[in-house]
Amino acid sequence: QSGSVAANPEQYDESYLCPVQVGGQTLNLDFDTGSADLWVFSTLTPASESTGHAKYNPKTSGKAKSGYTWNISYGDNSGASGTVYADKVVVGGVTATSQAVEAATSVSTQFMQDTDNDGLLGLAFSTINTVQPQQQTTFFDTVKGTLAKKLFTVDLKAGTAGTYDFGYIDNSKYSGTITYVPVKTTNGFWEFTAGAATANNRSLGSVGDAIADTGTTLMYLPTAVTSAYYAQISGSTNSADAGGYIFPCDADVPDFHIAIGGKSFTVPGEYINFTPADNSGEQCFGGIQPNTGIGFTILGDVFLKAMFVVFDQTTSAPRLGFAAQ
Ligand SMILES: O=C(CCCl)NNC1=[NH+]CCN1
Repeated sequence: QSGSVAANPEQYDESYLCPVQVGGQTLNLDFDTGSADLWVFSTLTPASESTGHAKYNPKTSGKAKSGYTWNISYGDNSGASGTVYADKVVVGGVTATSQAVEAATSVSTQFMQDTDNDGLLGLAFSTINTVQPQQQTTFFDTVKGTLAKKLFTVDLKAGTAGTYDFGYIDNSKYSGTITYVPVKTTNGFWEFTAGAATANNRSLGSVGDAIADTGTTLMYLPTAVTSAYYAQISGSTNSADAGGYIFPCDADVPDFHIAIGGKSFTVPGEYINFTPADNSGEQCFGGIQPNTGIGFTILGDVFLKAMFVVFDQTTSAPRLGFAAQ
């Protein structure tokens, strides 16, 4: 089988939500290549934490996995926990007849407050799924064997709907050729080695080991690369108050170029002029921030929405394919 689902941006492209049928109920989920749990707001989530969210009701067709629990925390210190059911999950027409659906009994404030978001669908490697006593497979791993090709593609866009495709590569969605690089799976992420970064034809240094993460909004880069980038923007400053680098909203924000697999890819400066940093709209928050304290360099949505990316498990050596949109 194969299929395609829309990835609808929230305000400022903070995250992208995709309609998914869970036990016949449609929920809007954040597809996250940086984690491996499919969890949903549910009728088991306290009303005080789930107002405004669509909720999965396991009573309809869910089969309780008795004694199974899950508890996840993300790079941004958000998190959730709960119990586990098996139910039918359909994404863009691709059907998992029995998928582990993790029903939330508790969610952190970030999730409680984002009422567009009804849960997450993890697309990292199942080795980091948090279900106990028995780890469960991601939606992709559950259906992989039934897909025309064991791959999915990610085509996020700036300020408009993109797509996640499962089982095929739509050649109309990218320009030029797809450049493939090997993936290191030991941490459970789609982790690869990126190369030299430049802006305004100046070297910013090498980005190095990085993860392709649709569940993270911004790009979190090595501090040396980040500070060299903002040295090119007059008036920029790393503000503890704002929580990162900000600059005047009318600044000239340079394109960011990064080498991957020997090819150069461009993130337009306008994607890096990310959001107003305060209510005056005078200072803007940067789409590139330092990776301090995260433990990984993360190429999140600001990067991904300039690219067409193939998450490929067609062979025993997973790989990532990058093309310009
Ligand atoms: O947790 C991470 C970073 C892994 Cl190093 N990405 N995925 C995600 N989902 C919700 C917030 N962030």
